[in-house]
Parts: sequence; C-alpha cells; structure tokens
Amino acid sequence: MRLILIRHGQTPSNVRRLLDTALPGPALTELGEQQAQALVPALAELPLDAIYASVALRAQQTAQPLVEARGLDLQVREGLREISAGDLELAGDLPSIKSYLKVVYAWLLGERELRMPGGETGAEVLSRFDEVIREISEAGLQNVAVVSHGAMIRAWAACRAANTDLENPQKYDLSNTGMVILENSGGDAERPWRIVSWIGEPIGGPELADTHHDGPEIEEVNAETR
Ligand SMILES: O=C(O)[C@@H](CO)OP(=O)(O)O
Repeated sequence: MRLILIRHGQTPSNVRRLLDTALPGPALTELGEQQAQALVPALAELPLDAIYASVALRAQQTAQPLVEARGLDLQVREGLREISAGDLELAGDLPSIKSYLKVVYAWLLGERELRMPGGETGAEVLSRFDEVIREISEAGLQNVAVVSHGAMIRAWAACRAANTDLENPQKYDLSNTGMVILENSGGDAERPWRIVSWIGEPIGGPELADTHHDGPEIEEVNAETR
C-alpha cells in the first residue's frame, strides 16, 4: 500500500507564522488555493483509490480540486487534524514555537506520555492518526492521498517509518502542499512504513513556494532547539 501525505495549502495564519491549530481553523489564502489546484496536474500520474482530509477547513479545501478531478468522495476524519498547540494556541513568538516543537521532538525520542501543555500527549496524537491509517489499510485500498498538517505529518512519519533519523527531526521540513510518500515495509510493528519520497516544497512547482510564509519559522527554531 502506498500512502501519500500532503500538507494543506497556505493560510493567513501560516503567513503570520502563528500556531493556529483549533478547529475549524482558517481558510486558504489565494496562494493556498493555487497550491491546491496545482495538486491536480502534479499528481496526475499517480493512481488514487481514495482521498482523505482532516476536519480542518484548510485541509478539506486543499483536497477539493483533487477530489473533483478524480470523481471521488472526500473522506473527512478527525484523527488527521493538526497537533493541538494547547495553551500556546495562536502564539507566534519564537519561544512559544520552540516550546511546541520541543514537545513534538521529545515524542520522537520516545517520551510519548509527555503532554503538550493544555493539549495532547504524543501517544494520543499518534494513536488517533494510526486509527485512520488502520481503517485505510483494512479497507484494502492501495493508493491513498491524505491531506493533513505540518507538525502532524512530520511527527507521524518520523515515528512510523523505519528509515527516519529521529535524532535530527529538523531535516524533515514540509512547506504548504509539500508531500511525503510512504510504503508498507512489513517488519517492525512500531515503524512499519518506509519513506520513499519527501518533497518539502509545494509539489505544484517552485513558483508556488512562499517559504517565509508557510507557518512558524521552523528553521530558526530548529537552530536553537537541538
Ligand atoms: O505549521 C505547522 O506545522 C502547523 C502548526 O501551526 O500548522 P499547519 O500545518 O496546520 O499550518
């Protein structure tokens, strides 16, 4: 089975670099809509049996052009939503973003019971996403696109793929409409996937990139976090 994880298109909160994780959340910007439209030609060669999106408005809007082009019904699941920022919701200052990422990075290193202040534990986050992936596997689908979120995709892929470098999570950046392709590797029950492609930039092409306005300034934070 092949899993195609796509981060949603740009939102006004990404432009302002805010930790905006509550539901339903913001709509796409004009660039975000272009990024979503661009998924149609960018993925034209890939067969798709189903398209899933998180409950957040931005994820559903991102999936919509692809859903229409493929004549599929959009499958919306709560478990695919972004990692809640909890008490840090709507913060945009560097120390807050650093605190958010520090908790996520601790989960990657095994501290799964650590709780995001006012939010979820790592175990809870992984388990709700796992549940949707299990549903997809059990349905016997072979090629599935899932539109989710920056921190969620980075954390889940890092924890569930066997070929990730958990010591260096900063390597795995994901701009709006960046994409990660994973395949079942069999083997390890904890990390049964293998990343076959990690495209950190918008898959529609470099003209759709706005890397200084695609969310909290992860590069700056990473430099200080590790
Ligand atoms: O930037 C991110 O990683 C998060 C957190 O703010 O959000 P989203 O992917 O939903 O924009």
